[in-house]
Amino acid sequence: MRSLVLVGLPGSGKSTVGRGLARRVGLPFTDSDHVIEQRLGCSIRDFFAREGESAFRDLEQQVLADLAAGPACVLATGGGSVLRPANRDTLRAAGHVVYLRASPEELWRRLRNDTKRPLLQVADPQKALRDLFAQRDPLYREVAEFIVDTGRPSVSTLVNMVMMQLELGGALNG
Ligand SMILES: Nc1ncnc2c1ncn2[C@@H]1O[C@H](COP(=O)(O)OP(=O)(O)OP(=O)(O)O)[C@@H](O)[C@H]1O
Ligand SMILES: O=C(O)C1=C[C@@H](O)[C@@H](O)[C@H](O)C1
Ligand SMILES: [Mg+2]
Repeated sequence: MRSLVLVGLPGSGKSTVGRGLARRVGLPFTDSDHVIEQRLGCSIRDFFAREGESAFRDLEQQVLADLAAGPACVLATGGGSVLRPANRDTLRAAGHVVYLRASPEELWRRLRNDTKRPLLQVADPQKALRDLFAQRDPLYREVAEFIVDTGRPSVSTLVNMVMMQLELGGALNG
């Protein structure tokens, strides 16, 4: 079976839905942000603050290429992993790409108390989410084979919804 690759904005549920999905399909779960942090030996947040976004994107590109070349898994990607065209090619080559879609308003409800996500540590995080959505929604759509709207359902329902789409699309056979 090929990898299942989850893309979406911060808070869209890639890590939480991804873990449930991995259990269901019997693949290991990998979070590219965690792999990056292991390589760095520090948090993404600290690295961002110290070295800037471009250095982070270079490392992210390398890690995504390495993971795509590795064994099949359910891969939760960083929210900005679709920004570089090379990464979009890498993700599509790695497996079936699923976009977990959520509105900026829904994401704000989930993340309003969060302090870990560097792109939201700004004066107006709600505007930041709206801007990220406007910039990235077309890129997530471009890379994705499947799009799942995550606005209302619980995490366990979402796992079922993703499974259903994958099954109907023949993605669970290879
Ligand atoms: N469908 C949902 N309904 C309600 N809460 C959700 C849903 N999906 C995720 N959450 C919650 O939103 C928060 C963010 O989810 P999660 O960490 O899985 O997002 P993510 O896409 O991995 O974000 P990041 O890109 O920053 O790693 C968590 O507290 C999670 O429990
Ligand atoms: O949306 C983004 O650009 C990011 C999301 C996180 O998953 C991390 O990959 C990092 O904080 C950057
Ligand atoms: Mg995550």
